[in-house]
Amino acid sequence: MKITNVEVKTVPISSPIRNAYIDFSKMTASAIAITTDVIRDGKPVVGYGFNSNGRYAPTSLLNERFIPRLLEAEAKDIITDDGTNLDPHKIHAIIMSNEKPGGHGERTVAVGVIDMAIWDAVSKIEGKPLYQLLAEKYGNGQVDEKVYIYAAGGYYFPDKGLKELQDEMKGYLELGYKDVKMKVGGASLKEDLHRIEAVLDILPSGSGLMVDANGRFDLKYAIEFGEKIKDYELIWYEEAGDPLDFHLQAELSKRYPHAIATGENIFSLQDATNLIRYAGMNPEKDFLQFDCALSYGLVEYLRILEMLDEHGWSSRRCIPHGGHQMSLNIAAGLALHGNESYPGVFQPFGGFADNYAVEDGYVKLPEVPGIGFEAKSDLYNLLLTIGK
Ligand SMILES: O=C([O-])CC(=O)C(=O)O
Ligand SMILES: [Mg+2]
Repeated sequence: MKITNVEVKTVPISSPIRNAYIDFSKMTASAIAITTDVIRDGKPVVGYGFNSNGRYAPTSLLNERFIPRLLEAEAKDIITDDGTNLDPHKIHAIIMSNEKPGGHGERTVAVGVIDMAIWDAVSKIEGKPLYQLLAEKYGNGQVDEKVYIYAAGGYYFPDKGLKELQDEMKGYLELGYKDVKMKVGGASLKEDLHRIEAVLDILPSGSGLMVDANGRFDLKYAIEFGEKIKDYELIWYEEAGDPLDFHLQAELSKRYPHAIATGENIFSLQDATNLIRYAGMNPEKDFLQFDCALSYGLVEYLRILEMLDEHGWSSRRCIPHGGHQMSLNIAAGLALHGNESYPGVFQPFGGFADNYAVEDGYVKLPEVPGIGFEAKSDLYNLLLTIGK
């Protein structure tokens, strides 16, 4: 078997929203289609992939380095030993050839785009949903029938007041979400505390709130903010400081008594290992948000899960950033805690299969081969335009 064609294009995922660090008005993603010569249902199998929000489209890196390496590889170097399928691990090694360690930069995003499309193709060739394949091959054989998801929103938005923020959160509850997340760090301390209280005021008992500072705070402010919010008993306090400031994280962990979450801007196994070693994260209560679609893909994510296991962390402490179907499959197949969801933003890449409503904070996955893009019509329609 072989890869017969690869097409990539840059598409907008812009939204007029702002977190504490960036606005998303010019955000883009790369979308890729990798065609094979394997025929299923009378048509060649095509694997699709894209990058997660927060980093811009790495299309030029894909075109200049990673796609040429894939297309120039000898067939035996990218397929399984029995020749029946693509091998994501071999492909990872091929496309990462002649790349020095460390630094990482935006190449982690480019590799994540290819990796997603390869896993989509691999599971389509096997004729199974990706979550099923993952549970059988890398997990304990058991699929989680439904996955915990929470609604991530509460962005800063021009002219958005407390009432609009409350209405937004009420809307998520009406959609079936139980827990909600909001941005902090993009306003004064006083204003953020009012915003948090406004949301807590409308949450029914049994629902919880997370706050996300997107890395905005220095150590002093991170601790002060933690002090102010600790009595709210939030589900977690996310990315207080710079994602690579492990000292800040460790100092905050000593003082903030509840759960902390971080990891969406940790892009490699080595950085994840350093986080676990040096940032004072607690495997009993904290959450890890590595997003494979930004960080060298699922091949790297599997290595991260192995590293976590060696350090006494359960996969159940992982709840990936990004709100996409790839991580939803990983959550269902590899026993993660759950997945993020962004109702209404980052469309059409955010969100899950059509006709699968959120119920009491959980969502089910469709029984279609691959990642399930074909079951999300707005996304699938966009993916069909790649190369056109
Ligand atoms: O606003 C963003 O960059 C997204 C984010 O942090 C999240 O989903 O946790
Ligand atoms: Mg975040």
